[in-house]
Amino acid sequence: MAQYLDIKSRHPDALLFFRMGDFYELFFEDAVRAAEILDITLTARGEHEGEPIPMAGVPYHSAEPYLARLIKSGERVAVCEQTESPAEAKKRGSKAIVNREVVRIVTPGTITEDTILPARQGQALVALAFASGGADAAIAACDVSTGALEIREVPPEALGERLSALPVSELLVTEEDEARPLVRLALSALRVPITCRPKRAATPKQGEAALKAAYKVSALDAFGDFSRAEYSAAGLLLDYLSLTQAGADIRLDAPRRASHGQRLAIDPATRASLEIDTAIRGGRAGTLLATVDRTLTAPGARLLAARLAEPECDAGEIAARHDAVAFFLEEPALTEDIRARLKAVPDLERARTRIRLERGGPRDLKAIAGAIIQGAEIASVLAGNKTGLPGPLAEASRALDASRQAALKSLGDDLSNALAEELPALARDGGFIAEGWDSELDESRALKSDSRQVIAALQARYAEETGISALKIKFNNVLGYFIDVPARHGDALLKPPHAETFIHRQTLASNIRFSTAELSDLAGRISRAEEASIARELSLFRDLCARVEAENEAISAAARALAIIDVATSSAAWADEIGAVRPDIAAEPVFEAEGLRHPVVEAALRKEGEGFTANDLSLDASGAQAARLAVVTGPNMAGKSTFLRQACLAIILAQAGLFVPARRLRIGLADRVFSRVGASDDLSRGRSTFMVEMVETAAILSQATPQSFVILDEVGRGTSTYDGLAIAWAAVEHLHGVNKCRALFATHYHELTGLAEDLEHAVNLSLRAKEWKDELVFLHDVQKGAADKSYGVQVARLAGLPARAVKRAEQILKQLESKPGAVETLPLFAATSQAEPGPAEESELTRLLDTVDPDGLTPREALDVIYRLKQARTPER
Ligand SMILES: Nc1ncnc2c1ncn2[C@@H]1O[C@H](COP(=O)(O)OP(=O)(O)OP(=O)(O)O)[C@@H](O)[C@H]1O
Repeated sequence: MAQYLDIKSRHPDALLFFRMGDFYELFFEDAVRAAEILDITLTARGEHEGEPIPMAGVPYHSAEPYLARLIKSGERVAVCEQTESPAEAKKRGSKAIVNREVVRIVTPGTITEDTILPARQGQALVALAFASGGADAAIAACDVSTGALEIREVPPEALGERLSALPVSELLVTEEDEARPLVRLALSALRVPITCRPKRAATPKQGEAALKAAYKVSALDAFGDFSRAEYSAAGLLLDYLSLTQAGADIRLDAPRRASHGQRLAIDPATRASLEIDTAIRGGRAGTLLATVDRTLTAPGARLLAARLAEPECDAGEIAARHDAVAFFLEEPALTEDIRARLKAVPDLERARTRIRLERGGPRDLKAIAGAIIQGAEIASVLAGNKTGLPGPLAEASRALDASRQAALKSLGDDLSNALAEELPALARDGGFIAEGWDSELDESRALKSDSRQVIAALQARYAEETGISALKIKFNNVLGYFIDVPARHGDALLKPPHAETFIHRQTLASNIRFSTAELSDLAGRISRAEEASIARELSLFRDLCARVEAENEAISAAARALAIIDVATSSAAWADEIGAVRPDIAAEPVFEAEGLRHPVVEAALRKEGEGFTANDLSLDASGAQAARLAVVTGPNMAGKSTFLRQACLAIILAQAGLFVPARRLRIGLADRVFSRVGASDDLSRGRSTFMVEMVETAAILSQATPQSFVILDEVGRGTSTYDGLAIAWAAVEHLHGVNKCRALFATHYHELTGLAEDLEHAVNLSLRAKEWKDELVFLHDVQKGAADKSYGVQVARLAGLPARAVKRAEQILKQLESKPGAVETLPLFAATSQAEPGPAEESELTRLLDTVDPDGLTPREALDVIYRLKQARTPER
């Protein structure tokens, strides 16, 4: 217990998984917490200060799912292993306790286990630091499971925006920085586990030293110039990695540098409202990512998610991605061939990283071999095309090509030859090296299996010599190999002549056990052969891992190449499936769309067997070719929000490198997209609907540039009519005259259509609906000009508002329309008290009665009719 208490005292904020033989045991408060979370038995072992010690345990071999549940419920786990065998401990003295040490602290951001990590999502451990008294900020983000590291400066006010683009699984920040208002604001929208670290872990000096130590270099020039904030963020990250990996080598790829402004900026509110990768209700279903994702490998899925989360602003990079998609669209047979092969490609990025972090097993080596071999085949399929590969595919193909990557090829071949068909999860279980790969191993294995035959022969000989046919040679952990005879034959072996050969070991009720010098000698040989073969296998495993490490850069390039090919082929597959086209990238800030569709709404409608109405849209921020701002009106449910969002989504898709669902699209690259769609309460942050709406609108009006693209939907509806109209009016004027960006403004304030007529670069657009036989039909097509009517009352009827309320609304509407400004004079309480059924209600009752054939009803059906009549009579109940 002293050893436990000593180790636990160094890890007070983590649950301690204390390795004891085949179990991880938890004690005291840890045991109580773990038992509750994991729903496992809480027992007690021994006493401490006169009290029983609570204890719970999980089996070592199946610890991962338990670990996963603990991490998910917000715990951190310190894994404490035995660092020597009991035999080694015994050598130090008969009472010596096996040495134990914490080898790793598992936290949400430092997981590498395949069974715990979602395969198709990245995970980012992110460190955030400041310099110059808070004027500069930087973040260092790594994915421990793939080895990727990115360091970048971020303007403090854009922290929320940058963080929301990353799949943050854990955020590191110093206690001091966490208290900064900008950090509080950014983090309140994020809902990720936050780990506070001491200030000394985030100094520029510490960061520089940590980077040099991690990359084993004396100067960092090769990585470019880091700012003080960047050094601090890197320091904070690396210090934490070293802590959680118990000082083991940090193995990350060279840091990627990115500067703010190279990517399309999407603030958290816009990201949430456009449902790019997370639906408003949570989860992935119904998001843009889920709709366009046709990737076949986990690294491909992660790359696509990263591209959509942070589209490009670099025309060259965007064109390169489009070229790759266009290439595969023109080569359907080739695409199909490659996609069939991609299905069999394992997750090279994560397997490689687990091997590098010494957490990998034989199956990771097999995954690496499989990916290298499949990759080479994909490269040769690509080489077979006639048209010549576009840039990114040529580069990817070079990284995979067996004839160019000789070392990689030989690693793939060797790994595949070295490994057996069936592989254990852990190297220490042995049995994973194939027959014939290593002569020394084959010899020990032969000895092992020969010895078994020799034992069988020995048993037969002893049985014959003693005349005891029931004599058996058996094995257990206490005695090792022993000779077992039924008790009634025991005497014969205890007397001469056999007593000279058979040495008594144990007498049980019905059996007597013996050994012989020959059997002991044989047992020794068997155990040495077993030990030798496991030791040899482990040594071969380490050799193979070292070869993986030696080819790390080539493997990393191959992994990236496979992900790029997967994203390009799957983007082509999606474009082909839904009829998406390559967007034209223009130098001017235009948005010219013909037949544009909303990919997510269209997919949902298609599932219901319904079609989607495509629409055109022309905007030009310069005002030269078209209006820069459109005021969009139309009835509720006519499709205004859909129309607004599809324009924003088209920009995101195009700049992420995908094709767009349209007949034609030409756009000038946007520096930011802003979306303010629908009002939503954010009570967890203590803001009302209207406050949220105004904060977000303020952000848009103060930040949008002529390159930005803005959609605003029903701004101002969260307050009284006149206030709301005034705010919406001012927002339209500001966007038009100050921001001068491309903008769509949907509204129910009819007055704004007059404003759009007056402003030089504004236009009115409307979505139409038609009344047909008392029904409202939505046409979903966009026309120039303002909407004539709002049809709100009809929509309310469609939505099932009680007939009496609909009737009353119609009355009020008529009065208002005949006498604008008559709100005050409305007989507000007069009509609501009337209990007589209105004509609408009557007709509903009559209609129901008309459908009834009394003679054809069963008693049950008759009862149903009575209930329905009752319901129609009192609909609001
Ligand atoms: N272009 C379209 N083609 C076919 N169906 C459409 C189209 N646009 C919208 N819809 C359908 O109409 C529904 C309502 O669309 P949307 O929410 O965009 O309307 P809205 O005008 O913004 O309504 P409100 O003013 O009530 O917010 C969508 O869920 C979709 O099913």
